[in-house]
Amino acid sequence: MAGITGSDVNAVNRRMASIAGHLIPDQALPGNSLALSNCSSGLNDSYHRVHGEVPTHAPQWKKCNDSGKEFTDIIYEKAVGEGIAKITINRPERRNSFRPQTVKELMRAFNDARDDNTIGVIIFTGKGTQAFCSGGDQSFRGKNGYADYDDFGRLNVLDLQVQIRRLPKPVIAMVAGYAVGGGHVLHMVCDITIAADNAVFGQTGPKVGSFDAGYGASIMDRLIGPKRAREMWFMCRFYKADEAEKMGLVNTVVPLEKLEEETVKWCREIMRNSPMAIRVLKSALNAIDDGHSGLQQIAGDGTLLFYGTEEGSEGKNSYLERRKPDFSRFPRLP
Ligand SMILES: CC(C)(COP(=O)(O)OP(=O)(O)OC[C@H]1O[C@@H](n2cnc3c(N)ncnc32)[C@H](O)[C@@H]1OP(=O)(O)O)[C@@H](O)C(=O)NCCC(=O)NCCSC(=O)c1cc(O)c2ccccc2c1O
Repeated sequence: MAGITGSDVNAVNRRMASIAGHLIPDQALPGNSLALSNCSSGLNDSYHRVHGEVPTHAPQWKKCNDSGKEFTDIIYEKAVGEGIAKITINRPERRNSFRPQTVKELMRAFNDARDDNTIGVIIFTGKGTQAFCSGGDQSFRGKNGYADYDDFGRLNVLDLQVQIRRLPKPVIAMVAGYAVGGGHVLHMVCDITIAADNAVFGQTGPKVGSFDAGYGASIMDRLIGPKRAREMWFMCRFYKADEAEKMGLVNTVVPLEKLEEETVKWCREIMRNSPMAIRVLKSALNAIDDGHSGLQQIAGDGTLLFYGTEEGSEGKNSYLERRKPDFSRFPRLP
């Protein structure tokens, strides 16, 4: 049997991209009025008519605020006409470690990107080239978690992890420099990780008196296997980008100066494909690991699709019209 060469695979990928581009409807969706900052990206419909190679031009980023207020710990942007949002932790002087305020802002931005129906994919990154995120800011750590203005502790990054897992759009971690401690867990809960060649990955918990025994342990076990996961957590070693790629922690490694270009390319490729198919696939890929919550997510997708059918509408209409529902015309499919 003839082997498939790299160029054959590329040709197939190009063909698939071209077919996907053709299938996406030309009509742009309106921006969702729930978006927190009136900062809808809008979808450029001519983009969806593009066939063949994914465009490589730099996106035009538009800054979003927090319902009129500036974010302090993050930067939130949308690429004009592309359906891509970018959320950046903006504490480079602390290696993009997070305090409770950072996590609160991240959650508001992720929520906005979820609710904005012009957005199809979200990039999550850290400001500068030295760190994606170095975990919880240890100077805010108290007896009951990380405390800031309210002066009581919390581990609200756990809510952010869940939010990223449940968000029905792909989240891509774009990692330059350190992704360590709670920052390493954050890249692991993202759907895809694109690493720069200067990226460094590792857990530090047992060194600094902490541990993430939730997603931090279970997803790592899934990604790199039980032996490697034990090594990473028990020894707190750091791993360079190329080792991380071999271990299955990241999808690809690119030169630092190409990091955003490559990440945007991946986003554009995803944006050519069916949003509903991607939504259901993300739920499905998380379902077993997320137990009942995973089932709830994929079951919700089932209900969402059912509401759009005539059969689903017959139930609602009969109730509103105060008559008995007539489901007799709907097939009992094999
Ligand atoms: C990330 C580093 C390896 C970088 O080293 P480098 O030499 O490049 O830089 P510096 O060490 O000089 O750092 C510059 C500057 O930033 C400050 N800084 C960096 N990281 C943090 C941090 N996490 N907290 C506070 N401050 C930080 C550093 O002090 C310097 O400040 P100066 O004033 O001196 O200029 C290296 O910095 C490093 O190892 N950092 C610590 C990494 C770490 O241990 N992170 C915390 C792990 S625990 C955690 O993240 C965590 C959070 C949660 O919310 C959880 C919730 C639930 C369960 C578990 C959780 C959890 O484990």
